[in-house]
Amino acid sequence: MDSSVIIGPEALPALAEFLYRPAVSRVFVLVDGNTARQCLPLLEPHLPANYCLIEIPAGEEYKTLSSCETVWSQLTEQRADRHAVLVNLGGGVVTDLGGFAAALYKRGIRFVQLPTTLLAQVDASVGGKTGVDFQGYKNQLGVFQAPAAVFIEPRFLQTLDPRQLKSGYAEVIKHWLIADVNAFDLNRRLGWLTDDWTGIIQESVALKQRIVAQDPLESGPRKLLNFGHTVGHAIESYLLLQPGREALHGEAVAAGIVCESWLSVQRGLLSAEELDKIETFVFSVFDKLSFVLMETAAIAEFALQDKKNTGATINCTMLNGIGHGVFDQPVTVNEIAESLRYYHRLQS
Ligand SMILES: NC(=O)c1ccc[n+]([C@@H]2O[C@H](COP(=O)([O-])OP(=O)(O)OC[C@H]3O[C@@H](n4cnc5c(N)ncnc54)[C@H](O)[C@@H]3O)[C@@H](O)[C@H]2O)c1
Ligand SMILES: O=C(O)C(=O)C[C@@H](O)[C@H](O)[C@H](O)COP(=O)(O)O
Ligand SMILES: [Zn+2]
Repeated sequence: MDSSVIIGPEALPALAEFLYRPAVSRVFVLVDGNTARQCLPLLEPHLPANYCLIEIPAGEEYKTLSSCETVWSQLTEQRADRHAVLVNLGGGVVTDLGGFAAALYKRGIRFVQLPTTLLAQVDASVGGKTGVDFQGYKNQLGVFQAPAAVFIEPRFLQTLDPRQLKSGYAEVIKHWLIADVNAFDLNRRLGWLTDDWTGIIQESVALKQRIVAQDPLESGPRKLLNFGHTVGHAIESYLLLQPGREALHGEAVAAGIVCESWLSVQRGLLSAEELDKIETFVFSVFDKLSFVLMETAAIAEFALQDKKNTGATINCTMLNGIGHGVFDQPVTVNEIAESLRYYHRLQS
């Protein structure tokens, strides 16, 4: 799952070099409605003149098989062969969906990730998890498939909405919590806004790559990267089904981080003082998500579809102290509901 990752001003020239090789028959660029307008102009000078644009609507609700059909139809109509390359220009929805669509077209064409959100630059574009949502469950259909390369240009972040920037920051906090206590401590003191996103991206990518290299297919330590997601995905999936109440992925993960840290305290793995530090940092960035107590049982049920489960056992990733993730900690649906009730009671 190890692909080369190029970060910084050299990323787009390096992409051009990759695309102009004779081994590439045709270049397809996948965008959503926003990245077509706000990101394509920066990329276009680096693309061959005969590239073909494929557009899907923006947003998690379009991370579906139906959007994949749009990609597959265009590739088919344009007679894309196995030497074509799909360039995924967008956030995590475009990079996940584009990677999945490329992996299935003619049993696999190469794709490159060109992430344009903080979330996709620090997390989604790296590590080879691709997929789409299905029947209300997050990433229910997907494959592990490494991109040919990842090209990260932090200048894309200049047009990103602050709410989206914060969403990506949740995955950065997650990385520190599972593997880097010093960075967690330093950054909670500095505060979340920075003028050095490049540094943050480089550190997060390196940390994620180290974990993925040990366990690309998530049979063990890669589950650390799923910290905050057993509860986070349950919240995100539940709210996605309720138009007008949707939470961004990172917002749901931030809530999941608080809930799963609380579960870690219940297991005796994390101290109350550490939980307090985590909550203070998380709520300095994120507002509390809103749900009522009566909904907690229904939200918790979604964890029964978590991909880390073995049979009916929900295996959660927890913290054995800040900076030390620990995976495969069994929890019940009731305990997850209890953690949501704890979150609900918190004053932010
Ligand atoms: N594969 C993985 O390892 C992995 C990791 C984390 C998250 N994810 C997935 O990533 C998805 C979330 O990704 P996301 O937060 O990037 O969401 P997203 O792709 O929906 O992008 C967020 C919004 O920002 C817009 N946008 C993108 N780049 C922009 C830019 N530069 N300027 C202005 N607008 C821009 C998009 O059009 C969209 O409206 C979720 O589906 C999640 O499951 C995958
Ligand atoms: O790369 C990983 O591994 C992760 O778990 C990163 C997560 O941030 C990401 O949201 C991932 O898509 C979750 O995967 P899933 O297997 O829980 O669907
Ligand atoms: Zn995530």
